[in-house]
Amino acid sequence: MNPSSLAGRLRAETERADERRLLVLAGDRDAGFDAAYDVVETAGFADDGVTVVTEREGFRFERVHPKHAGDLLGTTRDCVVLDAHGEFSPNAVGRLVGAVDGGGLLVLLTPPLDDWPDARGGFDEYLAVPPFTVDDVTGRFRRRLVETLRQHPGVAVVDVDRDEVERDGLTDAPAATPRTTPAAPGDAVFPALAYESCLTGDQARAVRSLERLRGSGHAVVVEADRGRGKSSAAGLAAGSLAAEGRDVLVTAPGSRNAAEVFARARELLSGIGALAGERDDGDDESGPHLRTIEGGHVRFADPPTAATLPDGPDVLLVDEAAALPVRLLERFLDAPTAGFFTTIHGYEGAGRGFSVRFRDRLAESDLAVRDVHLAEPIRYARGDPVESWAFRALLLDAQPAVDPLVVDADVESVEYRDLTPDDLAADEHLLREAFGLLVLAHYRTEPTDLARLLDAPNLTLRALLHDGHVVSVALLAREGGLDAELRSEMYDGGRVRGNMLPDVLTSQLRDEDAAVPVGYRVMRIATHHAVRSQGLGSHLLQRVREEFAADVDWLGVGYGATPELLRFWERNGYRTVHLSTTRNATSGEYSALMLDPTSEAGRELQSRHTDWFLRRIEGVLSDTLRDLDPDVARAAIRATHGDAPLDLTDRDWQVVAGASYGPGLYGTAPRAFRDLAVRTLSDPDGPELSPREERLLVRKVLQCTPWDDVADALDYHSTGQCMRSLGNAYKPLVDAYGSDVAHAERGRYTE
Ligand SMILES: CC(=O)SCCNC(=O)CCNC(=O)[C@H](O)C(C)(C)COP(=O)(O)OP(=O)(O)OC[C@H]1O[C@@H](n2cnc3c(N)ncnc32)[C@H](O)[C@@H]1OP(=O)(O)O
Ligand SMILES: Nc1ncnc2c1ncn2[C@@H]1O[C@H](COP(=O)(O)OP(=O)(O)OP(=O)(O)O)[C@@H](O)[C@H]1O
Repeated sequence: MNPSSLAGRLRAETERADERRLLVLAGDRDAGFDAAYDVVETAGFADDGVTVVTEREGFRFERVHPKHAGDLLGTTRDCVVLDAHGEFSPNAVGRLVGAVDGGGLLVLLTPPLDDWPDARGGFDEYLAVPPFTVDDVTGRFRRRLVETLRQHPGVAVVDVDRDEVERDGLTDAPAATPRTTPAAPGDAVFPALAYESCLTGDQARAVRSLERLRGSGHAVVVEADRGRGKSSAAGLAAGSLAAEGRDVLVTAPGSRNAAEVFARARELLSGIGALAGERDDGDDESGPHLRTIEGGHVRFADPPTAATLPDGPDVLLVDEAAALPVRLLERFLDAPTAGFFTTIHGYEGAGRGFSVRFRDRLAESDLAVRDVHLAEPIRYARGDPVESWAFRALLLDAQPAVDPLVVDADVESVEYRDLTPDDLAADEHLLREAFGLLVLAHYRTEPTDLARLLDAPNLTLRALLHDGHVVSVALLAREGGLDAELRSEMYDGGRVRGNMLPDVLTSQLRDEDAAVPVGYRVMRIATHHAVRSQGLGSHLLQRVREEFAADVDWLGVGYGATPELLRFWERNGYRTVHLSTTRNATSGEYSALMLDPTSEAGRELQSRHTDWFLRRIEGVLSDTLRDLDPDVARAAIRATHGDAPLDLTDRDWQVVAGASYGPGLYGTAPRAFRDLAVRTLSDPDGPELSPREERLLVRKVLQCTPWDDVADALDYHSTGQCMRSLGNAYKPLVDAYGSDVAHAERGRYTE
């Protein structure tokens, strides 16, 4: 078959089967573009159904820069041409593969496939973080990708230099079975049209489950791969609920998903004659708003606003829940009843934050949880080979080992292993288990991370294996060891990629020498959920330390701080050096940075930053971190094991001791109380306070929260009781740290 007739045959097959095919045009870049034009013509695509993703310009089709490939998420195109010669990135593939409609083609322009793994492009530059250079980057990800292109069903490969078809990609797929319109169940409560509007049986099942949201105290969680119609299911439910007079608040991280929700709700309400009016979202920042004849509403609010449950909605629907910070999601649990719609196996590990952290909170909440899974794709037939190619090539569906294989793992049974990129590339099972564990345990793992794992020179992976299965992994990034020029660039605010800890210490904490020592930052650590809390994570860190202590100056970590994680790292010898002053956009948490020194230079670095952290934390908590969870503050300060400076004058001590044991007042010298608070919270051998007393110290004394709010937050009967408790909490501090003057003052009231 000649290349030009191939496109026509592929198109005929895709249309018949309602599937997509992937066509690789390998060879010279210009020849590839010429061939792509031929494909569009021969296959008979209309120009306005074609999108070209490239940094080049001057096409008669829609053209999207690779950096903006995300714009194609959720859109529907007949043909997408991805130019992989220039700024190719694995993420771009993941983002746009779902946009191609059944009957369409994804066209990939690549260098000759045999040369591609060793060719070096923009993505390799990106992986070459200082002090490494592009020569240190390897081509394993592309080698693996090429293998999948040559093996996976539904992928055609044409050598455009020789004008030869290497693989035709035809699968002889049977004709798609025509879709039947779902009917309303006999006892349906939602209008029949809500069911008849569904495009798949799965979608109708989801709508059926969403009927529960008519009552309060329910949570329905709808999970699906991309393009299964979950936003539309949300819209049909929203319209049905509002038709009965309910007030439905819809939120989503981006307006695109909300648009799908509102389109379906609007169609349904018009269809059953229940739409009373509509406010356009044109100039109105509060977003679209539908009103129904029965007095119901479907209205939009952005996530932070929605979290305040404005005007007390009856039902809250959260689309793309997985993309929202867990802190916000938790606040949504106060809604009377709620639906969460989330993508799993998305291009960027969306769904992870949701399943990793939010799931637990949901289970603990008062809401009765119901899960629905949508499997049937809307845009193309089930079993589409391009979707399964993307899952395989990008490991979108990588999973850790199944529970029975690892439940017996313990510190004695496991083997510590260096999982080299070669090991991973040669053993798909090992790669899937290791990557699956990393993905599941982190809220944001992208296809690009897979490429990093295989090719980036600064990364290295260590694992604990039980019977050959991965039970715990740690991904380490080598950082620091930068030359004077780079250090000064960093100090002056220049971004030096891939050096997170040295960068923060240098540029934000103004330490120009911080990037001299070399260390390994634990980028990710995860233990299989079936064997957590059995010491495996700690064991892995201990083995890592043994292996690297002689080579580097420090081990370090930076992560979204929770009290549990801070305790985990503290127990493993890591000490706090910084709390970030802005929240992580995805997790909603403030990051903690910690170091575990392994050499004299490392100890120097850690101790000067821990000391300084203890000096500045008072100011930070009273200003930038006023809203930090007090339990995070307690755990972060505790994890310094520091020696906070205590510089109280005699008069200060008289006030503190007088306020604890006598008639003195806290408000006359708050700074003295602050110093003492930091000292006691950081002192591993200090006096024992109850968790509530420690929270009182953080909220009132360090975060300067007004008395009434503190009393409220900590459940004191009255503000007076809260004030007396603060005095009492300082008694053991006066006893432990007080000077002679302090003790004399105490004596006046106790003897
Ligand atoms: C840089 C980063 O990656 S930070 C993010 C760390 N990774 C994650 O949060 C992914 C999900 N969590 C996990 O995979 C594991 O819980 C890990 C890696 C944090 C700990 O691994 P484990 O094998 O359980 O560690 P180990 O048994 O040595 O220590 C357990 C301790 O971790 C602490 N811990 C940390 N996170 C949690 C959590 N979410 N829930 C409960 N305990 C936790 C507890 O203090 C626990 O002690 P306990 O068992 O006495 O309650
Ligand atoms: N019942 C329906 N009626 C009309 N169009 C629908 C319906 N269900 C889905 N669609 C269309 O199918 C496509 C995917 O649907 P939707 O956006 O609801 O799915 P999703 O699972 O949220 O997808 P994504 O994750 O890609 O955003 C959209 O273009 C949408 O307009």
